[in-house]
Amino acid sequence: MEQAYFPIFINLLNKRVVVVGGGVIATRRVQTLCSFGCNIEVIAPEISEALKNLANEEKITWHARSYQERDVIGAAIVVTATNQRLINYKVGQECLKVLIPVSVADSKEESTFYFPGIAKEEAVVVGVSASGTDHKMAKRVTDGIKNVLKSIVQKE
Ligand SMILES: C[C@@]1(CC(=O)O)c2cc3[nH]c(cc4nc(cc5[nH]c(cc(n2)[C@H]1CCC(=O)O)[C@@](C)(CC(=O)O)[C@@H]5CCC(=O)O)C(CC(=O)O)=C4CCC(=O)O)c(CCC(=O)O)c3CC(=O)O
Ligand SMILES: NC(=O)C1=CN([C@@H]2O[C@H](COP(=O)(O)OP(=O)(O)OC[C@H]3O[C@@H](n4cnc5c(N)ncnc54)[C@H](O)[C@@H]3O)[C@@H](O)[C@H]2O)C=CC1
Repeated sequence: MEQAYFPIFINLLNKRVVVVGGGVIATRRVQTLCSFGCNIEVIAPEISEALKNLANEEKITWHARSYQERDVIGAAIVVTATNQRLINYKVGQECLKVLIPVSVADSKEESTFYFPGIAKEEAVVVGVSASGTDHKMAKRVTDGIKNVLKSIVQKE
């Protein structure tokens, strides 16, 4: 069995969050992070239409270029989800050096935190992890909790 990770809830209000990459995975994660009040900076030469819309609405900042060393400095957390193994590795290593928590989308070993499946209903937030063993299970459980959470919170 993988060692389970302890869940913590971080205040990201007005904090810098760096997302390297702007494709399918980065987009999903940015959309999740948007509910948590942080200042999201996306670094990628190309981004999805959904991210372009968020940038136009000034909900995120887009740096239209490749990742450069030191881009992560000052971030509270970092997500790297490019389709370049070497870039994701480099981002992970830099974060490790400066002690910034990082989720590396293509390597659980290089991640110092896991991006959870998130169910949120008003002030109630549930984060789901399968301890890096089974992201499909994490998704299934998250979807189940989303349904249950809605009915429980709305009954109040
Ligand atoms: C360890 C972790 C590290 C981290 O990324 O932080 C990680 C790692 C990896 N995921 C991979 C693949 C996929 N992951 C998903 C989905 C989710 N993955 C998520 C979290 C995490 N994924 C972290 C903790 C996981 C845990 O707790 O067990 C969720 C919960 C949150 C989110 O991503 O938003 C979200 C589900 C919730 C939701 O959707 O609601 C899909 C499906 C999809 O995209 O639709 C696929 C592709 C399809 C397939 O392969 O089945 C690969 C192989 C990549 C490759 O092949 O290169 C790795 C690398 C590895 O395992 O080493
Ligand atoms: N953890 C998870 O939930 C999952 C992880 N993955 C992994 O996530 C990674 C990304 O997948 P997708 O989003 O589907 O890829 P994608 O192809 O949709 O997007 C890749 C993005 O990376 C950007 N990019 C490329 N080189 C860059 C550089 N040097 N600096 C900054 N940005 C750069 C591109 O501009 C693009 O925006 C892959 O490694 C994949 O294996 C895939 C599925 C799920």
